[in-house]
Amino acid sequence: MIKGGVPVEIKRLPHGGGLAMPAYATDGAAGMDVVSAEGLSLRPGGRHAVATGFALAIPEGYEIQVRPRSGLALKHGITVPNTPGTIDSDYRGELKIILVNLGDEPFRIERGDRIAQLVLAPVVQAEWHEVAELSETERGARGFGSTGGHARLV
Ligand SMILES: O=c1ccn([C@H]2C[C@H](O)[C@@H](COP(=O)(O)OP(=O)(O)OP(=O)(O)O)O2)c(=O)[nH]1
Ligand SMILES: [Mg+2]
Repeated sequence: MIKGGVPVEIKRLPHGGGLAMPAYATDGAAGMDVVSAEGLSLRPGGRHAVATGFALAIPEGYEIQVRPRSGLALKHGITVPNTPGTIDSDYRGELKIILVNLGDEPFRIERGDRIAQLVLAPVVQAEWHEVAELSETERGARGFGSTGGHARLV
């Protein structure tokens, strides 16, 4: 992990007053925990774009990925249906966390609860070079289990 930190602009929105900024819970954490700016109940099967109270300006060449928290997923079935969510560097709207309740019970989220984590990651954009024939490889077009599926390797 690169230490020192890439500067990312963050703007607190009016309804974000008093909320904790996304933060790394430990020195070696890959993700910053992000909190909810709203209180709500998610019924089983329900989903919601949860407000965070913050907007970001991610530097060009980076993205932020929105990932679920494993504790919420394991204990309550609360996860991010679009994981990893993509926050583009040119997005200036409010950061929202889409949550879905895959559990059997309604789940209550309070303002200030840590609901997901944000991972800053470098992005490389592609530039297509259209060709008539692709370079040859031993694999060729074989895939989808062609090397033996889930056969044991012991
Ligand atoms: O979990 C998410 C996913 C996206 N976004 C915001 C930031 C992102 O830059 C923008 C667009 O996201 P995405 O490209 O995933 O959605 P889309 O359905 O392709 O919408 P668009 O046509 O606006 O790109 O929405 C969030 O706030 N939270
Ligand atoms: Mg998009």
